[in-house]
Amino acid sequence: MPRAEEPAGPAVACRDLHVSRDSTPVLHGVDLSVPAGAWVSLVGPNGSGKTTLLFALAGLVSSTGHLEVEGVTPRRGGRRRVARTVALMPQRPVVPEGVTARELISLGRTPHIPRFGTESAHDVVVVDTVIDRLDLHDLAGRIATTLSGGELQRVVLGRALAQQPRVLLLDEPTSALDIGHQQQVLDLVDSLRRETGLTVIAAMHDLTSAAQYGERLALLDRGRVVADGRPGEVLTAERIAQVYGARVEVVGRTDGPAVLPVRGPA
Ligand SMILES: Nc1ncnc2c1ncn2[C@@H]1O[C@H](COP(=O)(O)OP(=O)(O)OP(=O)(O)O)[C@@H](O)[C@H]1O
Repeated sequence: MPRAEEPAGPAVACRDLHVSRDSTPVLHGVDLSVPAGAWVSLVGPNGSGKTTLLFALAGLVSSTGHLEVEGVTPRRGGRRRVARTVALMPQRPVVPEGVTARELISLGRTPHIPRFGTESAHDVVVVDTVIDRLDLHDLAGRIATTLSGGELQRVVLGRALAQQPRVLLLDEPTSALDIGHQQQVLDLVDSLRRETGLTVIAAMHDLTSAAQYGERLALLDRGRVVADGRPGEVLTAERIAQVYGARVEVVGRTDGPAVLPVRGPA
């Protein structure tokens, strides 16, 4: 269902964003504007700054320049308010010892539960719905640290969805998933986006999936956005060779360009 009131401006706006990690400059003046309800895929080689940009949007690292997420400045918006606005599914989740998958998903409700309050019937319904939609019934009672990499990845997505954010940040959401679960998870996020007007920003290495699900791609290289546009505009064999040093063939398809690696001479 579309949201009743859409904000006037973009859901995410950064201009001339600079971020340093441990005093090393990592992002060098990033501009990115994402309309509410859009899916933008962040692509780029290892170390190009995708995670750092997601961290800045989630308020996990400081930045200079202009940064607004749904009208909130993440580092200054107050932790609970920011957590109700933006959820990050991290690439390397920290999982507390001894908690079940269901308890881990329920942690997503924390910013919605009043201070000193307890989980309400509504919180339980939200968690049940997430478990249903991600088909996690068989895993819900398992201790989270015993799950396989792919199982844990789906549970950690569940925690981010239980947070019911307006902006969902995904860092390599399908890196540990088999091809069937990759499609299931990306289709589910896309349906939620269409149903609720969720804004999705997803860092993805698989350029074909990035193009299938993102209506726009932002290509990062060494801390800068070097291309931003429709998948077919951004993903050319020449640009991929230049930025990634990769040999590929780009095949035009109705669901977006498919990027095929091409083996070089032996
Ligand atoms: N805490 C840190 N201290 C110093 N440098 C860091 C720190 N965290 C990240 N970096 C550096 O910042 C750069 C960008 O890292 P980032 O994790 O944002 O890249 P990425 O595009 O997400 O990479 P990948 O595709 O490999 O996950 C890299 O050179 C990385 O080594």
